[in-house]
Amino acid sequence: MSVSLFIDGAVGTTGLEIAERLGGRADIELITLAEDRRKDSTARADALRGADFAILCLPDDAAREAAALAEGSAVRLIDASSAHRVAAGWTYGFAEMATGQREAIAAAKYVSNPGCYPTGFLAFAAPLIAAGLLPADYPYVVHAVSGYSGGGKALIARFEEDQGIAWRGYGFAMGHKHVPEMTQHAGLTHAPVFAPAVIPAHRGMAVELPLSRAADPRIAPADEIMAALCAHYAGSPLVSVGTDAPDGELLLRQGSNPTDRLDLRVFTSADGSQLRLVALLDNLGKGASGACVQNLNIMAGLPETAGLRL
Ligand SMILES: NC(=O)C1=CN([C@@H]2O[C@H](COP(=O)(O)OP(=O)(O)OC[C@H]3O[C@@H](n4cnc5c(N)ncnc54)[C@H](OP(=O)(O)O)[C@@H]3O)[C@@H](O)[C@H]2O)C=CC1
Ligand SMILES: CC(=O)N[C@@H](CCC(=O)OP(=O)(O)O)C(=O)O
Repeated sequence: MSVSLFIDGAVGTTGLEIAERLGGRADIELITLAEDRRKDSTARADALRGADFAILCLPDDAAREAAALAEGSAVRLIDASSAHRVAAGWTYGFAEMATGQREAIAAAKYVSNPGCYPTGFLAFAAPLIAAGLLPADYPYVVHAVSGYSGGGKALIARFEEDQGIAWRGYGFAMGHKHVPEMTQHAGLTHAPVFAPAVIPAHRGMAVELPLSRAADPRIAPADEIMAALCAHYAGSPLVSVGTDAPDGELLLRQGSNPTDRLDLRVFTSADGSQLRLVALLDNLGKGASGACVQNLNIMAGLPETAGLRL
């Protein structure tokens, strides 16, 4: 028995990676639109409304339009964009984030995939704040670097045309679209200060949360944080927790293979007064397409990691 799936935005960066992960699966029947009809609202509405599932790999406005086109039909949606991540009626598609989240996704009609940067931040902040090991009102700062495929076709073209860019800082108006979901799903009192940047690698991402126990003793010691994270992610096929940095460094490599893993690392100073929590992931993997496929598997009652790159 198979389920039918329409990918709206199938020839974009995330859409293509989803199709790659689904290739050859007998349990998924892909509905496709010809090149000259893929932006036609009538064709998209028919495809959306006729499918069991649809994954929206679109800019935010087009994702909102797709959700409206699907309204009243039986199709269950997974939205890769940031249009619905804090919207009422949508379930946040990060199965490992909190107890009960996987079950909520399995039962949901509308699932919003997390942003790539929030996946790294929330992997630490959500369970640790829920457990009382980090305070909700700490002035969190989130540093992050992303491969340029995180910006879709437009940023890929820019970095491929201008090979001289070594670092691109952005988000200096502090209004990055990922801040609301980080704030809401971690249960923060104050929005975090978010400092993203892009590096000249196609894919890959590091998200870092620096913490000062000297400034706020409510932050739990590193061994308690490690124990809590190990317990929270025990048995997860996608998330690892550790304290290792081979040769004292963590590397993102040019030309690395796609992965749907999320690797969490906890570091502390010798006196225990400072911590650095670092998440490593593939922006197109657990940060986007891999997470979409994981959510589809959960919603359709299929093996959760089918098609994923472990
Ligand atoms: N890239 C990443 O790492 C991540 C992306 N996302 C999100 O996923 C979504 C898709 O991103 P991404 O794949 O990178 O973006 P791309 O720009 O690579 O692809 C978007 C696709 O949507 C198509 N499109 C645009 N408007 C419409 C429309 N009205 N109807 C049908 N198709 C349309 C585009 O067409 P055309 O080819 O003609 O331009 C393009 O193929 C975005 O919301 C993004 O923020 C989320 C997490 C990570
Ligand atoms: C490098 C880069 O430009 N990244 C994108 C985010 C990619 C992503 O996660 O997309 P969503 O916003 O849909 O979550 C950005 O910062 O806007």
